[in-house]
Amino acid sequence: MSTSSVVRVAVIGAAGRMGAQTCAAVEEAEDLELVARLDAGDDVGAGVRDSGAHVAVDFTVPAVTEHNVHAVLDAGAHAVVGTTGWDDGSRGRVVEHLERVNAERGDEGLGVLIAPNFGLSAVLAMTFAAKAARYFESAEVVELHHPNKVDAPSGTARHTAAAIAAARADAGLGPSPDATQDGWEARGADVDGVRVHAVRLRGLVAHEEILFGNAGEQLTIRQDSFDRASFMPGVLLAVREVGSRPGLTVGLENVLDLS
Ligand SMILES: NC(=O)C1=CN([C@@H]2O[C@H](COP(=O)(O)OP(=O)(O)OC[C@H]3O[C@@H](n4cnc5c(N)ncnc54)[C@H](O)[C@@H]3O)[C@@H](O)[C@H]2O)C=CC1
Ligand SMILES: O=C(O)C1=N[C@H](C(=O)O)C[C@H](O)C1
Repeated sequence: MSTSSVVRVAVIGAAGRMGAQTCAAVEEAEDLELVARLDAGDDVGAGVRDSGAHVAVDFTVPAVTEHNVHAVLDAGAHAVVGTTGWDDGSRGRVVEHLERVNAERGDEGLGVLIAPNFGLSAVLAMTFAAKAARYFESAEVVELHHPNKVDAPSGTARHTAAAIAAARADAGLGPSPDATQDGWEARGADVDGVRVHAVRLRGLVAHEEILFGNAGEQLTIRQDSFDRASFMPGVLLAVREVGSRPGLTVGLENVLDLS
């Protein structure tokens, strides 16, 4: 993918909330060309290949996103993925696929960039949380979303909790203090030992609060995406960057040099 020429972009999940917004953002960008709008029922591999897309952006559903990424790679394109639901197993299979295709492609290696959140405020909140985590005895995450969201906790909250857990482990911290004996169902999901609470409320879009506590003090880091427009600069940055990052990149913080 040449950096000087127009980047041809296919959007998968084009009829959805994020897909539609992404199509509009790509159409408005002078250095990008929208060449395919794909959605449920379309053959993703054929759609990407036949359109000559350099990059395919996936905003679909957790159940199909991995399948779509393999189809995109088989079609010879890079992938930018915002869909949630990824775990070590699915990411590992994509790494294996990339190693296989890139061994044959040499210098022109394909890239896959998976970002649980493309919003700058969310990426910064996660980064700040990872930095703060080592200094606090207690840490919990609260994510708040629109009621049409199908997965819980959010991919962002999982990514945040995992980063907090890793920082706590590096610092030699044990579990957050918690005397709960009954009613564990009210204490949220356990993500790598960090409690994560999910709120679904009409009127919300996407929001996250990370709470840290020590004796006598609290740090709250909060970010709010009031509109899906907030994700678009990050999505377009990923589309422009993925071609120069062969292999798998997880998290926009790596592209922003925040990691
Ligand atoms: N990384 C980020 O910054 C963000 C990520 N998301 C995530 O993106 C995903 C999509 O979110 P929304 O757009 O709100 O959902 P949505 O439900 O509005 O859209 C999903 C679209 O995928 C389509 N689809 C389903 N199966 C398909 C298949 N096999 N092939 C092609 N298309 C298929 C649906 O028909 C629908 O149009 C979710 O996982 C969400 O959590 C959402 C917002 C920001
Ligand atoms: O479904 C959404 O809306 C969002 N999904 C992503 C997630 O699960 O973290 C990103 C953002 O929170 C919006």
